[in-house]
Amino acid sequence: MTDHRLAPDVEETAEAIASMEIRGAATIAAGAAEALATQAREIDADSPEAFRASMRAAARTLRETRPTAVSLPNALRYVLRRMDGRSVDALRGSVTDAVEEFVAQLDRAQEDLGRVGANRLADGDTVMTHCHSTDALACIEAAVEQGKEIEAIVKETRPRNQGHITAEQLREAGVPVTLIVDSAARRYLNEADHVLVGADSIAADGGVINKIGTSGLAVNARERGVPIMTAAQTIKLHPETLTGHTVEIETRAEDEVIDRKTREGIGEIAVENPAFDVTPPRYMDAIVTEHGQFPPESIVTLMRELFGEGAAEPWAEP
Ligand SMILES: O=P(O)(O)OC[C@H]1O[C@H](OP(=O)(O)O)[C@H](O)[C@@H]1O
Repeated sequence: MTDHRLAPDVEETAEAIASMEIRGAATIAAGAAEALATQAREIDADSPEAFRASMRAAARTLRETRPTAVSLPNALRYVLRRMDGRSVDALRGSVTDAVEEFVAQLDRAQEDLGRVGANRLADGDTVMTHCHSTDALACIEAAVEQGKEIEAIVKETRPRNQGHITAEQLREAGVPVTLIVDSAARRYLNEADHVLVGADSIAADGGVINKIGTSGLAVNARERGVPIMTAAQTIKLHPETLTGHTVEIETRAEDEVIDRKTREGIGEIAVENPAFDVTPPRYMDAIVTEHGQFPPESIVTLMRELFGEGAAEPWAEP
């Protein structure tokens, strides 16, 4: 009998990622990996084939939660590729070991890239941020640890206002914060020494897929002559773009943009809510990873080195 029932925690994690209770590409990757470990620990499989099929079912459910952050499928691939053994116990152990290794790697990568990004920041810099990116914040926190005085201009980032999380976390790190509405970004670029954003996916051509509004900010930064960098650990590299695939841009519920009552007061209108956009490499100065910084156009060399085996979907078979 193949047990495809998902552990309750796996269902809960999938719902939490879909609803953005668990959000941020790195956090989503860690959450999905931990959910696979839970599934491995809790399923009652009566054969190695049943165990493997159940793990693939859990991975499929997790994969369907959000389409844009490639850290999610990269996390699932990392774990399922390391699922190995002739018995259910051996398979179970290989999954929990792989998850432990993966999550430890995420933490190390974020610390390492933070130091690389911090080296691009100077004492006294004012940094403009967009959305909430733990990879980006790792750079500012590392700069503060290096003894640099950093101030932040934080874009609120409609419609979910993840900038409020950034504002709170930077204040807690002792960084003076000025919160602005997104529309004021160009005005406050006059006071910014650096723009720092995160990424949900990095394409082979160096395109940065990140929270909606990133591309407009990058164009304005380029026009104003303000350096802009993306902080993105390599789990954000999108291997499918090596073979020409484009990255799916998630569109989210219209009521994130405008509540139903306000919308009814306006009358019959259309509402669009794309969650991400694509910044072409010409508008980005550097992609900062745990392996160092790269001009966007050369990130493909790192992508081939790390993801040369391609982007199979081990969860696809039933
Ligand atoms: O992995 P870290 O750097 O934390 O976040 C990377 C990106 O993920 C977030 O997306 P969402 O808020 O989950 O839609 C933002 O776009 C952020 O820049």
